[in-house]
Amino acid sequence: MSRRTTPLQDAINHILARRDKNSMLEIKFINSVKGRGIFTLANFKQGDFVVEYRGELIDATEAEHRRNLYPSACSVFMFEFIWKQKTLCIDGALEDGSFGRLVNDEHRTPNCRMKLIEAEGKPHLCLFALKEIAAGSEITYDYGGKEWPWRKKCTIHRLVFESVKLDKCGICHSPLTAIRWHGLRCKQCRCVWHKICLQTSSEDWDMSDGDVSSDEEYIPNSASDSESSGTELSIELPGPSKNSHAASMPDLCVTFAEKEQTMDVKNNFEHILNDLETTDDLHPDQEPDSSESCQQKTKDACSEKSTVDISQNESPTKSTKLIKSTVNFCFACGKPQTKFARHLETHVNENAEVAQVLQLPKSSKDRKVHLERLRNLGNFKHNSAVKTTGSGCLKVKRISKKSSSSAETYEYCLYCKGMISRKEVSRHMKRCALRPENNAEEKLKDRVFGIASTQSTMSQPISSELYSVLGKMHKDDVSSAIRNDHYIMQLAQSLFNKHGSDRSKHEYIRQKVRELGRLLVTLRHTTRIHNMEEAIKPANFFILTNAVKRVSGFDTETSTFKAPSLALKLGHSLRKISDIIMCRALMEEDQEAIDSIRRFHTLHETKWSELVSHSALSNLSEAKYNKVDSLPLTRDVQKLQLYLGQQVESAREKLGDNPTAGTYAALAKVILCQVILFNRRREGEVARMTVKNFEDRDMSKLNEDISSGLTEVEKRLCQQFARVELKGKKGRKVAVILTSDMTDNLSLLVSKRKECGVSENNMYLFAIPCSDGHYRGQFGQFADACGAEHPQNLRSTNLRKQIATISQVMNLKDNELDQLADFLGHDIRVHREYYRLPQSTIQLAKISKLLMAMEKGSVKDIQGKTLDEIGGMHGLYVVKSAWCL
Ligand SMILES: C[S@@+](CC[C@H](N)C(=O)[O-])C[C@H]1O[C@@H](n2cnc3c(N)ncnc32)[C@H](O)[C@@H]1O
Repeated sequence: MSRRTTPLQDAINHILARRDKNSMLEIKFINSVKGRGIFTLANFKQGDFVVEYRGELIDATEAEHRRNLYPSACSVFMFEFIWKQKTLCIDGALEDGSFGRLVNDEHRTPNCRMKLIEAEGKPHLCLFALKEIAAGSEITYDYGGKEWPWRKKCTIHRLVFESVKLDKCGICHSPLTAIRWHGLRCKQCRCVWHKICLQTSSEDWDMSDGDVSSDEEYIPNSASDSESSGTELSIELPGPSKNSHAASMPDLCVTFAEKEQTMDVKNNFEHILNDLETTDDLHPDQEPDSSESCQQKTKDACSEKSTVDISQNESPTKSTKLIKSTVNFCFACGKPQTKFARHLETHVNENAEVAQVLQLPKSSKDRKVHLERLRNLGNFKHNSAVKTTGSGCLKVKRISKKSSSSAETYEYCLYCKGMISRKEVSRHMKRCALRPENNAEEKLKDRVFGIASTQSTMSQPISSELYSVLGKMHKDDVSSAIRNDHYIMQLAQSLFNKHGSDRSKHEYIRQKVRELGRLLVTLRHTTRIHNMEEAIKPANFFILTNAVKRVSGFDTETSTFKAPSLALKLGHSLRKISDIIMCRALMEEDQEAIDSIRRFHTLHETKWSELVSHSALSNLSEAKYNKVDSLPLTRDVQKLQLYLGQQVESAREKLGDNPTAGTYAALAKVILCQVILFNRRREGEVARMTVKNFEDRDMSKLNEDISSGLTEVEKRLCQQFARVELKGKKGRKVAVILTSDMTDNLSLLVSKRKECGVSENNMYLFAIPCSDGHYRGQFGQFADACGAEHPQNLRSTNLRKQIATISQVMNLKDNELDQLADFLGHDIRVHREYYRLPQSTIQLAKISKLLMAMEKGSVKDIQGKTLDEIGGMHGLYVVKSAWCL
């Protein structure tokens, strides 16, 4: 915020720009109960505008309708308030990446307050700082006077036994693992506990008789199963009787020096408490090793004296422990087991591998080796999950007495996947019982993967800039998988090295890695592959192609993909990852890895097309068959042109009279569309034009020799128009032509930047005030308002298609067509293929003449003629008579 901008103006600027203070705020995942929250990256002063609660503005009837439709998790985002005697609602249910909707409730010591602001005649909800807020604090405000579940101090815990993500137990406060785990949660206050902790503290708890759990082991004195699927129980805490909360309405006004429109805002977020439980969430565990005892085992294992707390890089707030104990994690069900071989018997009917191993004679060497392999496999899976979530206990084979007990000093054996201290791993691998025979003589290097691979000196270090680019992704399974996968991060770094300097490409980088992240999550859920390095192994090629098909929604019955382009993109990205692994292997002179990647490349080149890309490409081209023509009508285009011209005039006047962020925004948006329309340019190319591009425009006089080759009209046009060169698609140089009016208006816009709050650091010509971004050339609003017959067709892509298609009707010469294609920034091959080749109309109009002539038997009449020459009266007669037949 510039020094002269008041908080209200700052709010209005952000409202108009539809922008959050991205550089001052960030989204963080807090815990499974609270979910995400908004945290400050910089200090805010008392009274500062912090963030807008953005969403769709709807009336009370629509709000009521949506409340009935929405699941409770969505209706909690509906913020109702009264404005001009009307009840309105901002529906923030859509995950649109905005920050305001993620601010959590705090009724005792909130640091912000909600205010109603009017901008462009509409109400907006904005949060302002109630006090100084230091960087790193969570932004909170008082949601208002409802009995919010999280505010309650429960007198009766209504417990549900379910699969929860436990970050901290409500009693012992120790973290366990963020992966799903069976625990107890109160429906009322949503607190979560280890079952064992609840049991230990049971003497302090008074249990009611009526509503009890089937979970007898943990709830002493409980009666038979409750009706509610046998999974709920109520436990009464000693203390005051069940209290009710004063539903006080907070005062939502902040005092500003300037006159402003503020109103009390009543937050009517929907109650979600009672709807939270679904029967799907309830898992009474019937397995021989109950989850409680599993939990106990894990807890015991974690509390062994060899347990060491360490912090992981990715998630400094969470801790990871090393465990070395008799507990092993089952590869089939994921549960911790003390009697591993005996436990495997429970999987004998569903898992061929288990059946095979258990058939081997007891105490034979083979059986021991294979049991060890399965043990390590389960532990490896468990460790990968711990690594993914950033917290939990890593199961190691042996805790080294010599080396420090830090997770970073442990690596996996390439053969048995056991986790061993780095100092001992080479020695172990030489003797590992699972090492293949033909490797016996090979000189071993320290070839490890998983945690170790992130430390390879042959890998690129991941830059903090990349972390901040990726930090803008939603915090979910996918982003966590990305951060924890060495080779996805390496690919991200390589993309960042190429495109990072161009901020407009950051979203592209995020998209690329998210595609791979989704693939990795699918692999983790459906196979035993837990990282990209494993996925790229030739032996896993079929598994990999199946996973790609699954992510892209392949239907085996119809052989069609829901998202064929995703399948193709994944093919490219996997190839790039394999190239990165190859580079590392070449640098490390790791012949085995080099050979493995070569085999993968051969498979990719020969089999990928057969298994994935052929069908995906066919789906893509079939999707274009019989596609309704969406070319805009010329009269609609004219209406739009006229309308934009009028809008520019009035916006220009307003900006001249009253230079504010709002008037600046209005002019910037309308000129942007005007320039796109006039030039039939790609929206993004014009929108990204910089002030420097504009100022460097070609203003030189026309060269005399060149001008002699032009007609009078052409010469006049050259004098009146300016040409700006920009970076277009695939880095191609593209030009934008500006009329003298456009140049004047753009110059006015540039001259008013400072006054209207555009930051000096914002390099874009169509800059958004108080932001580092630019406006997008969105025609929608103008197309709707201009009175066009088919406003939906007035989009920049359709306008480009229109000029390209009309150019063939005009029968331009080849060189003219090439010049047009060059100006439009079309690849000439694409231009010829998609626009020059006959489209449906041209086929109907021209080829049909030939077909009709042949049908009529009048071939000799058309001898020596081109398609265009067939026609005139004779051609029409031929067509007409043929119709009559
Ligand atoms: C408007 S949303 C806020 C964003 C939410 N935390 C998320 O991750 O989507 C409101 C929801 O956040 C959670 N929440 C907000 N404030 C909370 C608090 N003080 N304690 C626990 N949960 C809270 C509740 O689940 C509530 O339904």
